Amino acid sequence: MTPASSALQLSLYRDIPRAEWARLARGMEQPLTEQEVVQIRGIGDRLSPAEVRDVYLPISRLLSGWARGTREIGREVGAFLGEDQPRIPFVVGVAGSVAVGKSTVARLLRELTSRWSETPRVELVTTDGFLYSNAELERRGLMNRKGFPESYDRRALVDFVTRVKSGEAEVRAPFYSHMKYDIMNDASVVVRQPDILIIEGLNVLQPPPAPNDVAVSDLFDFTVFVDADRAHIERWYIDRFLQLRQGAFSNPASYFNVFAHLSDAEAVETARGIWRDINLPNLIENVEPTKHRATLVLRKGIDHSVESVLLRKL
Ligand SMILES: Nc1ncnc2c1ncn2[C@@H]1O[C@H](COP(=O)(O)OP(=O)(O)O)[C@@H](O)[C@H]1O
Ligand SMILES: CC(C)(COP(=O)(O)O)[C@@H](O)C(=O)NCCC(=O)O
Repeated sequence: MTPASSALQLSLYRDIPRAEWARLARGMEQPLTEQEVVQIRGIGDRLSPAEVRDVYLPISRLLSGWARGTREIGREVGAFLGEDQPRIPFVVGVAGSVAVGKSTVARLLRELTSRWSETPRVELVTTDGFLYSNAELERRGLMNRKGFPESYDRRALVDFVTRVKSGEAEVRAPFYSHMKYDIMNDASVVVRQPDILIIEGLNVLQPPPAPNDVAVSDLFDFTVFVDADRAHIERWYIDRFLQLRQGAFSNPASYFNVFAHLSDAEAVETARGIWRDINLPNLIENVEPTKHRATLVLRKGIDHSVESVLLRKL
């Protein structure tokens, strides 16, 4: 992107500094107990109750109100057509790099938006379930491209969200196990007409690959991009890798068990290699270029705290 076009795209947003955004939380009741915040944290998370109140609580309020407004438009259209409108889930996409904190943001938004009376039923699906199986990735020569757009069954994902948005009572998504590093044939995630469906994944903001094609981003009602400096994200990726080495990797059933016995220096080198060869190129080529398509951009500082919120002008 040229600096000129990026400046142009930025002017599509209100840039709201954290302090100003946090003021919106005044008078809102903090809906999560400290215990609940602890449960939502990812591995090694230092997410504080203050961060939840100042940053994520106002976002959840906005999302819940946006979902109600969208439902009202649906009712309006129904009245215009003289038809009963089925209740259609409001679909939210959460995008960003590997290790930027998407899962934590998505889990927080699920918990917080479900506390508002307009949207009690909130479900969460991650797009890793739509990765091709390892056998299929091997066949396509894509084992080292996991997370790149071509490693996903894009049509299956679009089909899944289309069925949810067409009001089907029950829709199933495949399940990916991080422990097995593969799709599980005997497991799935079921979505039953929630008020809000959150779909979290690296590539959810990708445009359609061809002009006559549909992308999953065409089906979203609201999108969030979690953003931070590349150097910070690399740090977080390596730190998480080191923590997983002491935890999940030490399980003999884990695909990553081979990494459990590495020395600290070897583990850092391994994580840095995966970052450099897979996740950083994917961030640069595919993920970052979709940032300007989001409704809301969360800009994180080195300690994960959100420094500013960019909200698209309507
Ligand atoms: N708000 C936050 N505050 C502190 N640490 C965080 C926060 N969000 C994520 N992290 C940490 O950053 C790392 C990546 O987070 P995660 O949600 O797993 O990322 P992703 O889903 O984008 O790969 C984890 O180690 C997690 O504990
Ligand atoms: C499973 C992922 C592709 C993320 O998938 P997403 O839910 O974002 O679609 C990613 O976490 C991953 O495993 N990448 C492969 C490189 C690595 O091990 O870091």
